[in-house]
Amino acid sequence: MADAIFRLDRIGVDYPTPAGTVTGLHDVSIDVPRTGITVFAGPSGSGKSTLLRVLGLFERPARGVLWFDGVDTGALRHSGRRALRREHLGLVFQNPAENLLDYLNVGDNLRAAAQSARRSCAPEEILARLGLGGTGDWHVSALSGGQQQRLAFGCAMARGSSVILADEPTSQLDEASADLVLDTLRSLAGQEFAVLVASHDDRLIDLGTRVARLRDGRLEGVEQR
Ligand SMILES: Nc1ncnc2c1ncn2[C@@H]1O[C@H](COP(=O)(O)OP(=O)(O)OP(=O)(O)O)[C@@H](O)[C@H]1O
Repeated sequence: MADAIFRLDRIGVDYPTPAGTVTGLHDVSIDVPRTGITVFAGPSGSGKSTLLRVLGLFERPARGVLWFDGVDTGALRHSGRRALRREHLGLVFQNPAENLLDYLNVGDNLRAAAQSARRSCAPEEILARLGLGGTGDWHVSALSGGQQQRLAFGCAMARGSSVILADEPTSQLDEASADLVLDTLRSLAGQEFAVLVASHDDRLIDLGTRVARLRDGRLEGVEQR
C-alpha cells in the first residue's frame, strides 16, 4: 500500500508465563492506511489488544519490523518511541475513567491533552465537532459514559494525533452510550486521522473501512470496504 501510516512485517510477540511462553502474535503482516477506520476484529484472546499495544509503541515485538510513517520503530531508543507516541498517537481505552482526568473540567481535559503534546487547542471548537458544545466548564462526571468516550477522542484530537488507537471503546457502555461512540467514529472516518480500533462489537466492525480478522494471534484475512 503506497500510503500506509503503519507497515507491519511478520510481527511476533511472546509472553513468558510460569507455564511456558505464550505467543500473543504470530507473523502478523499488514499495512494500515493513513485515513479511515481500521478495525482489528476477533474473539477473546485472538491478539487484538496485543496488536494495539505494539502499534501504540508500548510493546516491543520479539520478531518482525514495525514502520511508522517510514520510520523503523525497532531502531528507536525509548526516548524516540516516547516522542513519536507523544506527537502522533492518541489512545482511547475501554474504560472512560481511564481516559480522562477527573479533577479537571471538560475544557481543561482538552487543554491538558494538548499541553502534553506541547500544543495549544481551541476546546470549544473540538467540543462542537463532537456534539459536546457548551460543556467546557462541566465536571467530567456530569457527562454520560458515551460522552466521556467522545471527550477521550477529543483529547486525541487536541493532542494533534494523526493516529487514534481505541481498544474496545464501546465494551463498557450501555447501548445509548455506545451509539454516541459509534457516531463519533462515523464522523472521524472522513477526517484526517487513521482510526485503529480493536473490537468484537459487530456494529463497530461494520463501520470499518478496513477490517483485519485475528484468530489465535494470527491474521486470518483483511477486508477492504
Ligand atoms: N501480559 C500477558 N501475559 C501473558 N499472556 C498474555 C498477556 N497479554 C496477553 N496474553 C496472551 O496473548 C494472547 C492474546 O491476548 P490479547 O489480550 O491480545 O487478546 P484480545 O483479542 O485482545 O482478547 P480480549 O478481547 O479478551 O481482550 C492470549 O493468549 C493472551 O492470554
